[in-house]
Amino acid sequence: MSAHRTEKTETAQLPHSFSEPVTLAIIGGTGLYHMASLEPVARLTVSTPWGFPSSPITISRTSTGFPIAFLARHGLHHDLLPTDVPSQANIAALKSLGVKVIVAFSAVGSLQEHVSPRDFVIPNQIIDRTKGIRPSTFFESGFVGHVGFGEPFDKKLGELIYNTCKDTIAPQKLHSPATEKKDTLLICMEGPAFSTRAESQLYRSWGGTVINMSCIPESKLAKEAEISYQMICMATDYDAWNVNEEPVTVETVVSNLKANGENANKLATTLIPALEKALVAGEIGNDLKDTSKSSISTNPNAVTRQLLEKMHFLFPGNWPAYK
Ligand SMILES: CSC[C@H]1O[C@H](OP(=O)(O)O)[C@H](O)[C@@H]1O
Ligand SMILES: Nc1ncnc2[nH]cnc12
Repeated sequence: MSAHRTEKTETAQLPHSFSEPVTLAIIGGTGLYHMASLEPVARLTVSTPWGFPSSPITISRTSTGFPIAFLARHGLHHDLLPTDVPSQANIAALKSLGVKVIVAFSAVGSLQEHVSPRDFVIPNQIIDRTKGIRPSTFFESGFVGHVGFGEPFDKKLGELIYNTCKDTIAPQKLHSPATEKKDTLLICMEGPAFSTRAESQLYRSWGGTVINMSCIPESKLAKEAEISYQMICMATDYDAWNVNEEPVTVETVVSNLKANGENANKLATTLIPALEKALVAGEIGNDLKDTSKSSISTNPNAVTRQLLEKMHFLFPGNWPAYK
């Protein structure tokens, strides 16, 4: 895929550890395998109770020294199917570094005429059309919890991203609840094959704005891990709903990927300082604190040592003493 580029420092020996907390992370999707504006200072291989993440996590610093983590969702060489992305490990690994805010990029199909390929969409709602075959929770039998998912994205973070993006992106190319005056609805399908025309038309009848294969379970796991999460969608195609056009193929997607990757990198140069400022001021990243704790149904005294150990990876010191 032409969008694959190597980091300047890829061959250089980078430290495999980083001792400071990293509060901001970017997850790159299709066509975004590193952030061109960021120079890595460390490359971490993080082992979690849910396995290894999709890729090593690179840590970079802004001009003020603020650290940022970057993770490639499908691996550095895009060798993971959407179904096989190890989202539990990805989110758990970022959480273990201290991450409080994740901005996730995704290549999406447009379900609306006015959302053109190469436009940006900030979604605020999701309909889950995955097939229940992806591990989608940190909870399990023996340690049962139910977090709220009514607002799958962090509203404050979404608004901050919108307010920053609107100064860099032409108004007609940026779509958010503020511009649409209604929900911006992201449909998440299983894949890897794209939708049929009938499915695509069904999603339009539901009010779908865009479609991808990757916001579930990533967004759900971020919520369980108490991490503020917002996806930034970059349209690459018109999916399959338009009877006057050929349904989406990977060729269509790829033809817009390079531009989208470049646009995402451009956007990041203004977005990252804004996120840094808001994080340092404590304005974002704290709203979900302790929400998981209060979502537990299982009697704490009945939880086994093994399960508590897993939970302590996500929330060190936050759970009751071992049985
Ligand atoms: C190559 S087109 C389908 C692929 O693109 C999107 O990936 P991502 O969300 O990681 O940018 C979509 O979700 C599919 O996985
Ligand atoms: N049409 C589409 N459907 C699902 N995921 C996509 N990613 C990019 N285009 C897509």
